[in-house]
Amino acid sequence: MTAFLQVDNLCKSFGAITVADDLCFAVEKGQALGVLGPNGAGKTSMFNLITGTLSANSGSVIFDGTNITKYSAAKRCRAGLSRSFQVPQPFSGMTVFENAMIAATQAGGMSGSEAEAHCINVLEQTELLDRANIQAGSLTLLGRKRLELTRALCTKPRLLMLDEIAGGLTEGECRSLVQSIKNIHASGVTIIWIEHVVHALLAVVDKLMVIDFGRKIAEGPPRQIMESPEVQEIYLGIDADE
Ligand SMILES: Nc1ncnc2c1ncn2[C@@H]1O[C@H](COP(=O)(O)OP(=O)(O)OP(=O)(O)O)[C@@H](O)[C@H]1O
Repeated sequence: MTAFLQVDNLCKSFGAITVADDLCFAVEKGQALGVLGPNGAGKTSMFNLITGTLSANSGSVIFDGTNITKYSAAKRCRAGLSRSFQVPQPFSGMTVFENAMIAATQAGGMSGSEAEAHCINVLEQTELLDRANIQAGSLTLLGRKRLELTRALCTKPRLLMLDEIAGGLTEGECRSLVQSIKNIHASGVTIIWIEHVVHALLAVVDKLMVIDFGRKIAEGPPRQIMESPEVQEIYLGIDADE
């Protein structure tokens, strides 16, 4: 039986730069997988390959039993895959609610009162309901991160992919965002979360994967992975022989 998300032998290069090197991993339904790796390891490219904004040289992506490798990004989103972007990309001149509605209608395929009710629910969940009518461009960084989360959730994802959503936040802001992500996970959404803020990731995920040069170098229980000498050397810069 295949996993909820099954990535098999994914390969992608940009000339001499390899961003996915025979990448294989699986995510089970309800799991929260954390992804670590140095800058330029290929983490965002991996999201692009899974969500379809980048096409693979070879390999396959199976989601909920369907081979979606040839699907467009829009079709993958309709199938239940959604992601946030490392750099928040709201429609700055529109309100928070309008941003949510665009995600729900254009990407999520909802309309009318169904879309409105869903957006209100999501904005409540992401703690932005009290700012629904302000311009997205006037939000703080935490607000823009919350709006990224909102826009991803408004498409009704079954697999939510978060790309460095905690980056640049203060400790307090990070804690509050982590609580929201925990609540989303507890509501049944499967998560893959790329993050450099390791303590935030460890507060949520039940499995960790480390990639470097597009290749999976470790995968397993978070504490065990963090303690492995290879990961400490490659990710944290600590020499395994020291
Ligand atoms: N479209 C592209 N064309 C050429 N090179 C690219 C392209 N997209 C990404 N790269 C390169 O591929 C490598 C991996 O980039 P990617 O953004 O996937 O890394 P990352 O692990 O997400 O890094 P970070 O942690 O800094 O966000 C980098 O060297 C990047 O410059």
